[in-house]
Amino acid sequence: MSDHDSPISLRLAVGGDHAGFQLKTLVIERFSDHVIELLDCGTHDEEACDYPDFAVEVAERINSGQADRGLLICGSGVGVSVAANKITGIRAAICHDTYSARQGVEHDDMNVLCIGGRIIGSELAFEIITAFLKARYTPQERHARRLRKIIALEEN
Ligand SMILES: O=C(CO)[C@H](O)[C@H](O)[C@H](O)COP(=O)(O)O
Repeated sequence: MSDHDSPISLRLAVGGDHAGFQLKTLVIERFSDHVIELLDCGTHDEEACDYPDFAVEVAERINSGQADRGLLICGSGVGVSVAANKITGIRAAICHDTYSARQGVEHDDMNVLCIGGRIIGSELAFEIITAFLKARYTPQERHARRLRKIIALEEN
């Protein structure tokens, strides 16, 4: 059994545009039996569409409590991360390595992982997603202090 075969107790909302569709399809096949629930927020085919719409869909699932974490996939990961970070309560980042995917959760309470379907292959994506899903926020004072400052930025 590989590391990403063990069950992960999270509900995951997944979304992306046409440029992320192929990788999103593979991710859904790979992870749907390994998380408590996987919500596919679209897009549902390769017809050209606009990535902010899917950032909103995924963010709404998290902010309404239907999902614990989100995964967004566009061409580079840039567009979805820019859009998602405009939404209150969302801490999104592009991670194309497992260290950032894990530490982004442990230190920064990152709740949305963004990846580029035109940048990395599916096996590396699976490893990164697994690192993100298995990581848990470490509530040490220095991290909590920095998070409070981020939340204050949202409130200004
Ligand atoms: O990757 C992106 C840039 O950050 C976007 O999110 C889109 O996926 C990309 O711009 C789509 O490109 P296309 O030429 O419209 O297919």
